[in-house]
Amino acid sequence: MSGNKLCFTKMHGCGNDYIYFNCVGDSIENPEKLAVRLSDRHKGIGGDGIVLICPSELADAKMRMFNIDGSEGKMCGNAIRCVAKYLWDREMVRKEEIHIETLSGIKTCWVHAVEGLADTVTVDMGSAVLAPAKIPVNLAGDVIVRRNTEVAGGIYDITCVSMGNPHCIVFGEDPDGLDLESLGPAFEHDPLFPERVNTEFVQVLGPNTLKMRVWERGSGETMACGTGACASAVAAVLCGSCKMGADIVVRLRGGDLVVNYTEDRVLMAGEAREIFEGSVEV
Ligand SMILES: N[C@@H](CCC[C@H](N)C(=O)O)C(=O)O
Repeated sequence: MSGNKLCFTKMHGCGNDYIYFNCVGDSIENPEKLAVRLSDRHKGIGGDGIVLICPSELADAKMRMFNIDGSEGKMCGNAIRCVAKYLWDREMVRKEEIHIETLSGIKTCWVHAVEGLADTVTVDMGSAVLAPAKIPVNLAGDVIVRRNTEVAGGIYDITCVSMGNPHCIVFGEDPDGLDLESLGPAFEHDPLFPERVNTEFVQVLGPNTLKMRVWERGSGETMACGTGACASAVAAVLCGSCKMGADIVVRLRGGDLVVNYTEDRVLMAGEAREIFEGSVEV
C-alpha cells in the first residue's frame, strides 16, 4: 500500500492515544515502521503508537498494537476499549458481547452506550499471571511480591505481574515527584526483564484507591496504561492494600479506570473516546 493514502481514526482511553486503522478490507505493510513515523508528535500525527483493526477467524475482530518504537505489544487495555467502540459506533459489530482476538488471547468486551454511541467499555482481561518465568522476570520463586531487589541502579521492593504483557509495580509515595524520564528506561532495560518491562509507580490512596504513573515499554511515559492499571490492582491485592473482588479505582494522569480482580479474571472498565478522523500518506 506504499504511496497510498490511508484513512485513520485517532482515539484515546484516559489519554493513552493511538492512531487506529481499519484493516478489515486491506492490510498494512510494515506496521512497525509506520508506528515510528506516525507516532511522532511533531513530524507525524502524534500518538502512543498505532493500532490495526483486522479480520479474525476466531472472534469479531483482531487487534494488533505497535508502540512508538515499532515493537508489537501483545495486549493493550486502553486500545481494546477503543477497538470495541470503533466496531460498535460504526455498526460493524452490535452485540451484547464483543470478542476481540489479541496476541494474548480472545478478550470479551461489554459496551455501555449513550445515545447510540459507546461511552465506556468493560473488558474481561483474563487472568493475571504471576509465575516469574511466564512474566518473564529472571527471579526465583513462585511469585514476586514486594521482593527487595537490586534493579534499575537501586534497591526497590518490586511486584511482578503479566496481564498478557510484563509489568513491574513499585509502591511508594506520591509518584508525581518521581523523575520517570530516568527511572523508566532504567527499569525497562534492566537485564532482570528479558523482554523489557512496563513499570508502574503506585501510591495507595485509600482502601481501594490507587494513584499510578507508568513508563511503558516501547512508548515511554503515557497518560494511562490499561494493562498497567490491572497489574497494579492485582499487586495491591497481593500486598494486602486492596481487597480481592472489590472495585479498585486507579487514578492515572489521563483519568480513572476501575479494576476488579478475582482469582480467575480481571475486569477493567473505563472510557473510550474518538478524537478525529483523517487520512495520511503511507
Ligand atoms: N498502553 C497499553 C499497553 C501497551 C503495550 C505495552 N507498552 C507493551 O509493550 O507491553 C495498555 O493500555 O495496556
